[in-house]
Amino acid sequence: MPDVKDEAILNYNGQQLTINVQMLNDLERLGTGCFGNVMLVDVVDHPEIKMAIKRMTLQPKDDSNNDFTADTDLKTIRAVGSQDHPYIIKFYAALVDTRDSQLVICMEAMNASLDRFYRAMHIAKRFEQLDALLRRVSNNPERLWTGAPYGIQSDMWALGISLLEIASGVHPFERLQQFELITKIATWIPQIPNTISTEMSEFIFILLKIDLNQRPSSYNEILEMSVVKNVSEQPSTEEINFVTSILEKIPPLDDY
Ligand SMILES: Nc1ncnc2c1ncn2[C@@H]1O[C@H](COP(=O)(O)OP(=O)(O)OP(=O)(O)O)[C@@H](O)[C@H]1O
Repeated sequence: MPDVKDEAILNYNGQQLTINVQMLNDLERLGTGCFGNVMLVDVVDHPEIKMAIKRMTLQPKDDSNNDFTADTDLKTIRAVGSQDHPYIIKFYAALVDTRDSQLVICMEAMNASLDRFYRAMHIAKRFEQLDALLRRVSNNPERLWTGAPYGIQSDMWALGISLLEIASGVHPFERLQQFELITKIATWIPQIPNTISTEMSEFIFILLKIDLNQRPSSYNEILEMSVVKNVSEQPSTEEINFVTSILEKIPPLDDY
């Protein structure tokens, strides 16, 4: 990434400003991915500038794949986010934090992400279309699947954890330290909320089998299961009304 420096020109809704990482103030955690937190930030002396920043550590001693992933992520967001499309988040700038050896990607902050959606759904206690939502997530799994190098059965686990998190409102291992997790997982029985159907609960149980050989071993296997099969391309009016009503409950990011 030869063109990424510790300073960059930020293009923000017609404004141009030279920024560096010291000028970014963390306001809120927007979400967590494989590489760390995505934060909502503003810029020193420019509280009107709000953006999401994703930090990715470069050249860690134990994982040389990170540089490749950071490079790919940056290329993708730059390519798709540089056009002014209303449904695609905008790319603003990329910086290097030399102190922590991190790539910092500055982009438009989304009001609605899947995490914010299911949190608003749980606050509002509205679950009438939860099964339909989980079916859609399972039927469009590229959003959640990690793919190689861990293998398909790890993706099944990841899908199961994500479905459980959406259905229950919290990540099942949220407050556990790594060593506690290792002990707990050996005897773990997922607590599936009763807001979803028995068929969907059984599906989540299959994805979350401790013995990975008991999990589905191909993507087609789950796409052929009646619980996720035949998800209509066009959502029903009930689904649309449900999603719209939850989106309306998501607090705007400008509240910060
Ligand atoms: N631009 C954004 N605006 C608002 N929230 C965001 C934005 N980008 C990411 N998030 C939130 O942060 C979470 C983590 O994003 P991130 O890109 O790190 O994870 P990811 O999609 O799993 O990718 P990766 O595999 O690179 O970690 C997302 O699931 C989303 O909730």
